[in-house]
Amino acid sequence: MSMKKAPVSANGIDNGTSRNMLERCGSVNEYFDVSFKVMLLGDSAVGKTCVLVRFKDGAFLGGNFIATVGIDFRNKVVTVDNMKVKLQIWDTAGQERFRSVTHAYYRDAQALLLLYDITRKSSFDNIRAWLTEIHEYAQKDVVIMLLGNKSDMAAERVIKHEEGERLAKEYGVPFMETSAKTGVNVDLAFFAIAKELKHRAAHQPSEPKFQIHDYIESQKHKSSCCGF
Ligand SMILES: Nc1nc2c(ncn2[C@@H]2O[C@H](COP(=O)(O)OP(=O)(O)OP(=O)(O)O)[C@@H](O)[C@H]2O)c(=O)[nH]1
Repeated sequence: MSMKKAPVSANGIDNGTSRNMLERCGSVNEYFDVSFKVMLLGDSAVGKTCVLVRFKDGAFLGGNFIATVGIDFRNKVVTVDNMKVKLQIWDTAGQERFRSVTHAYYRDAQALLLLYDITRKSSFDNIRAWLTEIHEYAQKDVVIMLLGNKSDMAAERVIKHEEGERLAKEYGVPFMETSAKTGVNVDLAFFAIAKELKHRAAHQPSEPKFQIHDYIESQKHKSSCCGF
């Protein structure tokens, strides 16, 4: 089933009929302790939908590219330090014509995954513009993570790992390269976000503060599927 074929209204917003809501939420009654909204942002075709499908279903959406229309979401419950954390992940359309639709959703998001494609320079150059939009429309304390996607495409790479790292450092946000195709670092990105949000929501003063940068560095290069 392609998420991109979900029915949308004339203004591009998913109508969320009860049937497709049930289908896309999977086990809607799955138990959770705490729930957060996460948004995927970035230029069209950087791989937002594929990253989400990799995380949600463990599969790669290869084949013909079908651009997202408006906005759509998927839920996934992950366990963080014995707590069930539901991530409601909003997949936005990267195309310019849907920007006004997606802006309306920024305010509710607790975390934003901002993607570029390591094989397409324009998608990297546009990251600064995306960050300007984020600062304009999102909550002040929103968690932001920069992802350089399609790391499997080594031969076509035009953006070096260090360039991504440098940009992320400039904005003080965590960074990693991912591949929706091979799964590298995809689970880690979402788990790091879930951990950060869970710690913010349920932090005991006696506990040390969660350090997302250190956590990511310690987990990189480990298995992409489990054990966070
Ligand atoms: N090799 C490779 N291809 C990828 C990867 N991620 C996505 N793709 C391909 O890139 C194209 C675009 O992927 P999408 O996930 O649809 O891109 P998107 O960012 O959701 O695009 P919009 O919906 O227009 O915003 C598709 O043809 C995917 O198969 C990846 O990690 N590696």
